[in-house]
Amino acid sequence: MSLLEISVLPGKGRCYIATTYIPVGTVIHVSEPLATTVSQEWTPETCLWCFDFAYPKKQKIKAVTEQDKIKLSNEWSVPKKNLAFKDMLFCSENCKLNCQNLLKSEWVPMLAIHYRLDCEFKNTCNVPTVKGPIELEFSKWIDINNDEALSAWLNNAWTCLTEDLDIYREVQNTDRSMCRLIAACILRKQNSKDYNLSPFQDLLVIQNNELSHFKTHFDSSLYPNHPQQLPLHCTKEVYLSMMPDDILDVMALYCFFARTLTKPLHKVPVLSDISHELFRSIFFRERANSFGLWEMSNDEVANASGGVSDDLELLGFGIYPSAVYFNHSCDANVIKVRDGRSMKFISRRMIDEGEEACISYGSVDDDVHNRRQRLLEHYHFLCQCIRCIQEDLIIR
Ligand SMILES: C[S@@+](CC[C@H](N)C(=O)[O-])C[C@H]1O[C@@H](n2cnc3c(N)ncnc32)[C@H](O)[C@@H]1O
Repeated sequence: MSLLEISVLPGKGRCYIATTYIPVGTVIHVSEPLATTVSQEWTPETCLWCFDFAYPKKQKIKAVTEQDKIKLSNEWSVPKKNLAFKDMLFCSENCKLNCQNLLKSEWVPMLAIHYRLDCEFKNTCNVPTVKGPIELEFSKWIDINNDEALSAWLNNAWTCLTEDLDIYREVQNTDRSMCRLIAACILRKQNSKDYNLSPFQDLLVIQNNELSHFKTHFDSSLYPNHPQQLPLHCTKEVYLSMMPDDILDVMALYCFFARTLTKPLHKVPVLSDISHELFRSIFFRERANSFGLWEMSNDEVANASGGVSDDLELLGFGIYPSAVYFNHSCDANVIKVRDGRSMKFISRRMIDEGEEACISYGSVDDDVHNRRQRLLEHYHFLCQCIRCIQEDLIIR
């Protein structure tokens, strides 16, 4: 019997509730990732499969053997010396085999994605965009709190602004890791008929944070007579002028992603069907829903705080569909501990039948005001955990 069931709580959405009394120290859930990515800065030191960390050494097992290189070089018409795959390393042959077994027919397309991203990363440039209100009369406006209207507006804006894939911004190392994660999800979608485990559909049940993301970054003072409103029929120039920088960065990332993975490059396979709708549906689910994969510590104290402390490195991140129902609490009754690429959730005190099982989304050492502020900025929600509600009542 599962120790948890999905329920819904007012003000918090879906959540995990204990189906029975759970003693302290119980492993209440183990989650496997739909896709993971290694942080670019830790690529030679981190195992692509189990996230073993070998700093200051490199991981030893290469993703492609000399024989594989000869084959790929012939198939892709790329000189063998260019097929280094320096960032794709494993700690053991076993991890490499596990990775290939999971990916099956996605393994070679995944190599192509890494190769393409590495080639294009060297060629990126930075073009600023113009911002500010446009002196035009608009006849119709929509309310940004009308989710349906805002969704349609954003969809039109994305189509209009990204149709030529010509928004350019500086692409960072973190963007490269994100591109690999999104591409891995798209490959899963394309090949999902091959899998019984973690099909792409699981990703779509995760809360999509696109609208809350837009609302957080939108400058509602741009048209003072129409606060919290957007003009309905926009030109490219208008969309561009009012799009928050943070969203333009995502659009630029999409343009980079689509250009890089679809353009002709010798005979290197392309990633097909990359619409902005699909990219966004993954990007804005990953935001605030993926889990960081941190360096493991043997230190018991670090484990008690969820395996995270200041001197440990963020080695990568992953999407864990079955774990996204854990809401946040500033007094969490569950900790998460990484076990290779799996996430284990362990009760840190006893949990009553019917009680919500919550983890902590980061540090909870601050006062209620600062804690809530941090969660609003990073996760776009006002924390409604019992501790915040009680502390907020005291200071009022
Ligand atoms: C990882 S999801 C958790 C599952 C989510 N409730 C759902 O329905 O999909 C994180 C989201 O849950 C909600 N949430 C989580 N913890 C919360 C809390 N303490 N107070 C209010 N909302 C919370 C927020 O909307 C947040 O963006």
